Amino acid sequence: MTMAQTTFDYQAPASGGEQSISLRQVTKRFGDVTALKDINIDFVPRKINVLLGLSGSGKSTLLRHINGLQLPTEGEVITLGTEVHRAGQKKLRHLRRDVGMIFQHFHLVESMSVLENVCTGKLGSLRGPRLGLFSYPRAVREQAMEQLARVGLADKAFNRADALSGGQMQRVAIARALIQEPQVLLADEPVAALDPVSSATVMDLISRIAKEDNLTVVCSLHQVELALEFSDRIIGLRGGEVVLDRDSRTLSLDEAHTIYSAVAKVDENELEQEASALAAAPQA
Ligand SMILES: Nc1ncnc2c1ncn2[C@@H]1O[C@H](COP(=O)(O)OP(=O)(O)OP(=O)(O)O)[C@@H](O)[C@H]1O
Repeated sequence: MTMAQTTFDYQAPASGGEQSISLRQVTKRFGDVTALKDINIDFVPRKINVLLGLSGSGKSTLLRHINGLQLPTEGEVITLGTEVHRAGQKKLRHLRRDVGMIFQHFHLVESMSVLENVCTGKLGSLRGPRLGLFSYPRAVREQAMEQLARVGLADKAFNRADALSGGQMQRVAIARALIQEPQVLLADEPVAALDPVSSATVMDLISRIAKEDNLTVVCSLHQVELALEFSDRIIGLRGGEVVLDRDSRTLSLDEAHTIYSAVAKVDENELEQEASALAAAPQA
């Protein structure tokens, strides 16, 4: 089976042993499917980490292990000092206040105003249900306006969310994550539904805010060029395994593309093998 050379040269910067997130021998199985195989990664604080890999390579599954939306079948996940693999619901809820998350399809409430959508980011630390903008404390509404201003959308605060473009919706989702004042931001293919210009705007915003707020970012992407431009570190996944782990500054575009070309070759070989096996199989 032909594979690209697997390269691991990422050197975690000296940080006095400080680690935001550690995955230790993490394996995740869904029935017969092994989505993650023996993953060992430390994410150091205040860096932008990008996960690259084809559809089905395990990127989303890895991200969801960091905040306990999914739990490992084997192994350990420690995020901001919380042992996620053995945490109960209360500890996980507490952890998720420090870990913001944004998604490919934004997950906004489209009939709500933009400002109220941002306020919902505070629900994890407020008691009781909230309905309507004025059910949120004034301080929360003010914070929401500040975050909207940071993402350049203060003038849209009172528009319905579904009146925005995709790129604007993702910026609202970023503001909603930021109002939590997280230490970690998880971004699951945040630009997959956007055009190239909006994609670059959103990645630029994530990178700028991450630096301003000292965030640790783990972001899954399909766009190699964006990954190289906006990340500190690139981790390539294939079939649930880490096949590349590099400081982005030392990685060329061609090398980054090998994550995908390797998969294409593997798939071609597998297809050929499957075709031969089918041809050789006795006909019913
Ligand atoms: N809840 C689930 N139940 C069963 N199988 C799952 C589940 N979640 C993921 N998988 C499987 O695990 C593997 C990894 O999926 P995952 O969504 O993590 O990949 P991905 O790299 O994020 O893909 P994409 O780029 O399409 O989002 C796939 O084979 C997928 O079908």
